[in-house]
Amino acid sequence: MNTAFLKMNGLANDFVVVDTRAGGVRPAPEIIRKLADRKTGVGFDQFITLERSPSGADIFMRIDNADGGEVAACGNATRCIASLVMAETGKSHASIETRAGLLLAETAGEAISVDMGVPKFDWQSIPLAEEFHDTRAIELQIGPVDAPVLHSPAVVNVGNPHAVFFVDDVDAHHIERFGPLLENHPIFPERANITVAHVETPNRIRIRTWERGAGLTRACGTGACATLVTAARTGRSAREAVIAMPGGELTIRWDERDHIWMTGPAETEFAGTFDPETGAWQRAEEAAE
Ligand SMILES: N[C@@H](CCC[C@H](N)C(=O)O)C(=O)O
Repeated sequence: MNTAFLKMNGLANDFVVVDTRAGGVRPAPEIIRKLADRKTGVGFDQFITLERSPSGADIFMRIDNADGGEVAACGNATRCIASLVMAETGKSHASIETRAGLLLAETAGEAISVDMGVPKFDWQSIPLAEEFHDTRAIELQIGPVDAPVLHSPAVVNVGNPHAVFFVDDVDAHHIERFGPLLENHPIFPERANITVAHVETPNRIRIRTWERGAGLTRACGTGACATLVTAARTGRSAREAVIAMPGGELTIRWDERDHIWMTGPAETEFAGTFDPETGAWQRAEEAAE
């Protein structure tokens, strides 16, 4: 039997969303990969499965990358799912359980704010393969030894592992070329999301992110959170800044309780169905704005 899905996006970082509470099925990884294909499938960065929350939150959100691998966190998808839950309950807040913990969301005018939790900076939590006391700049470089193209990233776990390289011009770096090498570098035993960031002013940072398991995406919510906390921690930015990405902007704030707040939009594109055995899919009607 076919499974119904919604196509959604947060700043053009896009998702297929399936609700198992309504009988939807999370397919096998090879079908997720097939559906993710932008030429022959629906085309998306992450596959989101909604389940009943075992702990009594409004919903449990499961996240699979386009490569079919399950991960714990996705900032842009969290806002999308919060918007669905709020539409369902008629409330202006939502609780979303994930493998990275319970996330609380609320409306912020037309946008949605999510408390993304507390960043972890210790090397075991990121995780790194070897001990680093100072994770504000770890010994890692790419390119010639005496003239590295990129070096000394700040690393952090914001529900998922991130390395942030601070540079002078984010467009001058071939992230599509070095992204795969860094994502799979042995220093990251669970692989990592890779961001290049340019601090334009203390309140505005431009970034591009190569996502683990999804490649270059138009925006990465957790990448934006990782950038703000590492920039603030190293004295490069204030604790609140606009993070500009190819797909649009998020406002990220690191509050006095050590929690990271992410504020931005969520959008529904269209509805469709797919066969979880074969990956054959079709579009239903354009979703109403
Ligand atoms: N697009 C996401 C992050 C999705 C997961 C990531 N690729 C990982 O493997 O950790 C976001 O908006 O945060």
